[in-house]
Amino acid sequence: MSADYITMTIPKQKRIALIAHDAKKEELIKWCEDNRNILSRHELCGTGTTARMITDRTNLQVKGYNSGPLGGDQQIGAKIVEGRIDFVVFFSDPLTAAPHDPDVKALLRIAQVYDIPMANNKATADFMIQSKLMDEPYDHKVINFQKNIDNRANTLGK
Ligand SMILES: O=C(CO)COP(=O)(O)O
Repeated sequence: MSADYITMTIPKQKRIALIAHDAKKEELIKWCEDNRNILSRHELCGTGTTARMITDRTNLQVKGYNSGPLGGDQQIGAKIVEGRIDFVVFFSDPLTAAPHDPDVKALLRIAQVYDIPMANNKATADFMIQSKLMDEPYDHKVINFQKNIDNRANTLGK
């Protein structure tokens, strides 16, 4: 019988998503500048406006998806599901209501489901980026989605 969890590997060169709400964009740009040496060793992407501003201001290459309110958080969530993003730094704004709050919550949830390291503020991002694991592959256990489907189809189909 197959296992409930499978081992996935976050590679040594990580695919990092960078996201900031408007009130936090300056803080994230400064953080990227302060950590440019480390970040430049990894593959970077982000929601549209955040990605563009980081590239403009730091010269780091950041692939941009759609803007957050237009589905960018969901695109990043989908890439996590597909195993194509494995590290997230999201400086979210806890003091401003956003129209796409459900998308933000969905991204948080899917990062939890897939056991993806995710920093929601600068202190967490500092601890994560300084971790020795940034320079190593990291094995972690993720739900065996094939077995999950098999179980559900068998149970619900009865
Ligand atoms: O709203 C965002 C994340 O929820 C960020 O989107 P932008 O990077 O396009 O501003």
